[in-house]
Amino acid sequence: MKMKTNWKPIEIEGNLLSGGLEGLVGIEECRDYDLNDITLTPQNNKRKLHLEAPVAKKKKRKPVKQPNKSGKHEESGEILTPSKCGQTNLGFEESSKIHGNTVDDPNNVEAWEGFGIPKQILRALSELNFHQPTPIQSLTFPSAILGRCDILGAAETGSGKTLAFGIPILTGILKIKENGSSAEKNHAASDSELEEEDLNDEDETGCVKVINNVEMKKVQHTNPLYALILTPTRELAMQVKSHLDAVAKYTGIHIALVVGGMAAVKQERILSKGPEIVVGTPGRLWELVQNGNPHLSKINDVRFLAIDEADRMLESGHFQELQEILERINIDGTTKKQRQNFVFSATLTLVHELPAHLKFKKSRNIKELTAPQKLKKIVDTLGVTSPKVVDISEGRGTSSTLTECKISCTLEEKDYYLYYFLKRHPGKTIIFCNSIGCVKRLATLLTLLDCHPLPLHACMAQRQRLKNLEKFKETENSLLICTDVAARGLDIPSAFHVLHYQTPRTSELYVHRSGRTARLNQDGITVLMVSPSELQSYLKLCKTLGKSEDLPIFPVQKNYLDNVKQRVNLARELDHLQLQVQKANSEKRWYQKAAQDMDMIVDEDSKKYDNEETAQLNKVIATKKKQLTAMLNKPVFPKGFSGKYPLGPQMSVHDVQKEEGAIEVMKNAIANDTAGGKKKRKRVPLFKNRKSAQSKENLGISYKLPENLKVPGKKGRPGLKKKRRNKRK
Ligand SMILES: Nc1ncnc2c1ncn2[C@@H]1O[C@H](COP(=O)(O)OP(=O)(O)OP(=O)(O)O)[C@@H](O)[C@H]1O
Repeated sequence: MKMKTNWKPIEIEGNLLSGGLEGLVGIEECRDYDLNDITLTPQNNKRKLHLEAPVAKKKKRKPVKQPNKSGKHEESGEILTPSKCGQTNLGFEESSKIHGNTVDDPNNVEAWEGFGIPKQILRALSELNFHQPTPIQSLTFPSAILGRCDILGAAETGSGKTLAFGIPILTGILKIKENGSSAEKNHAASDSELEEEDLNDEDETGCVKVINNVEMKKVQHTNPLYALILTPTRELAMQVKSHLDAVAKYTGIHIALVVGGMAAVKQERILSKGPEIVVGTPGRLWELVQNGNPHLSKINDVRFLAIDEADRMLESGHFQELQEILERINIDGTTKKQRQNFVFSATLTLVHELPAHLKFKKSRNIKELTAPQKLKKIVDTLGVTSPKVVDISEGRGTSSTLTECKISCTLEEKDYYLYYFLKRHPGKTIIFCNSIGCVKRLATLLTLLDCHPLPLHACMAQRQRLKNLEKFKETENSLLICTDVAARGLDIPSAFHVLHYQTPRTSELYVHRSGRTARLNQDGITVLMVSPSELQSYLKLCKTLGKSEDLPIFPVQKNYLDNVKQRVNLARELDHLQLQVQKANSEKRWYQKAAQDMDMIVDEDSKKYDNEETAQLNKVIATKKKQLTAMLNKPVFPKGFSGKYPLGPQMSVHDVQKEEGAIEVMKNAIANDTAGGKKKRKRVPLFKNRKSAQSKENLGISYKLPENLKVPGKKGRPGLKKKRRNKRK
């Protein structure tokens, strides 16, 4: 009988772990089994205890047959572009057919052949209905799989970068196993032990689990760790694992997840099974390495290293643990040479102009990096030599199917426009904020307005973070309010709208936030809410992203904003009152506790006064809540609301009334502008005499911004001089 059970670690008091049972590292109990459901068999009646496995002795692996000494193809350091390298064979004898890799079910996988992808992977791709590689994949595979080159890859968000490095890694591991050094043969043998243990795990229904330490020793000792994949956030690591699991389905390759915010004991148990690939965030991974985890002690020997969202991961001052990991895996020159590295991001080659105040302080020795210099910095940090650069990001990073626009309004009006958008254009929507405080405030406000928002930020418990993300994915027309913790990498199908409630702090963040929609050539819209105080950041962003014109304005029917304002204002008032009550209650608790601690008696009159005050506030809250509920029960847009927007010459009234979706509304507005309709809105050029910022010397490599492109810096900020003068006076 197979049964899924939920095992939880038990806290052990006293010296049971240190004394008594040698090798015991933990005990887990099963919390959710149904006794009526269990038929006891000798197998599921088994009780297991976690026994510590000894640290595996470091064993030098026998060299595996490689194309050349370093295990990599000679031809590297070249930039691949679509014209230079499509689905070409780089002269290698290998191909899926030569390897005998004809797929059992050739259904729709011909386009994947010729790259040397093994049949087990092709079978999974066929099942996933991935009919052909995406451009970044077909440009990466020849050099990565056939040439075994290190890859620096940049392509727009949602273009399939995960599999662009995932498939070469899985293929590489299968090849190493196939070439079969004796160590790998042992590994294959222990694989069956692993699978057996997996099955046993599922069958366990006892209350305490004992892991056989002899088995564990064997597995840890023999199973190599082939690949390490690092991501900046936990959610992204989970997603990468699940994407790779789907493709590795028939390979027998095991992938483990090592991220913070989850029980380390459980992760150690999974690692004890000797997975070939570990996907994780640098913090927890380094913690386990430092704690002497036996499987992770092999990271020095990994044959594949992938760093997703690499520009963020390698930013100086961030992810100190990543630097430690890199130092550790680069210690041994031979293994470093054998390792194949993958560095990917949508904004890998995005460069910034120095802010005006730094530009003129030459003494500081701060220089503006060009795209090749930025890549070189990454390459040096990683210790990679002559990688292939596959850059099809075109200096933008965002998808060509993304519709970009903005709403200009005051800070005060942002809530009105936000609520208007959500009500007027239902659809799966992500709202990005710059701070946790802003996420919390909006979550409360939109809950009061019955929009059912799901918050996501770094100060939430990991379980709740995952729960909210899962709920957002599964529910139709759901709403996620998050900080930039969700900006990079998350793949949420049918998320159509991205709203930047606050202008993002960097252009990279704008690209990644916006990239949560319009994935894999689907339609999507990104709306930037810009208040006057954010104008400077907005201009900088446009400049870095090579936008010469102002973003088009998202059409809003302003005459219906009154209704919206009434609701939002009432909800704000309620929020304010609720906060007052909360504050009063917590002050009261603090005061009572302090009095108790000091053996003081609180005056009854003051107690009574406090209670009356709170009761009064609660009464007002109840009345306001009723008012708001009554308001929310009526439609926001009154009868006869046509949803009409200015018409273009080719559009009929019928067309406009039909199209309520935000993307269509915006597309029509843009078409209307460019077609020169009656009510043509002017698109303002942002910068004077601006040349195309996207002109590049090499595709995706050099982005030269014109000299005369000036964003108002401190000097140019209107009113600043005046203020200073006044101050001096
Ligand atoms: N060849 C393919 N055919 C169809 N779908 C694919 C293919 N490759 C990847 N996908 C799917 O495309 C989606 C986007 O892929 P992925 O998340 O790897 O994009 P990405 O480029 O890494 O995005 P980001 O820059 O936002 O991290 C995923 O759902 C993935 O499963």
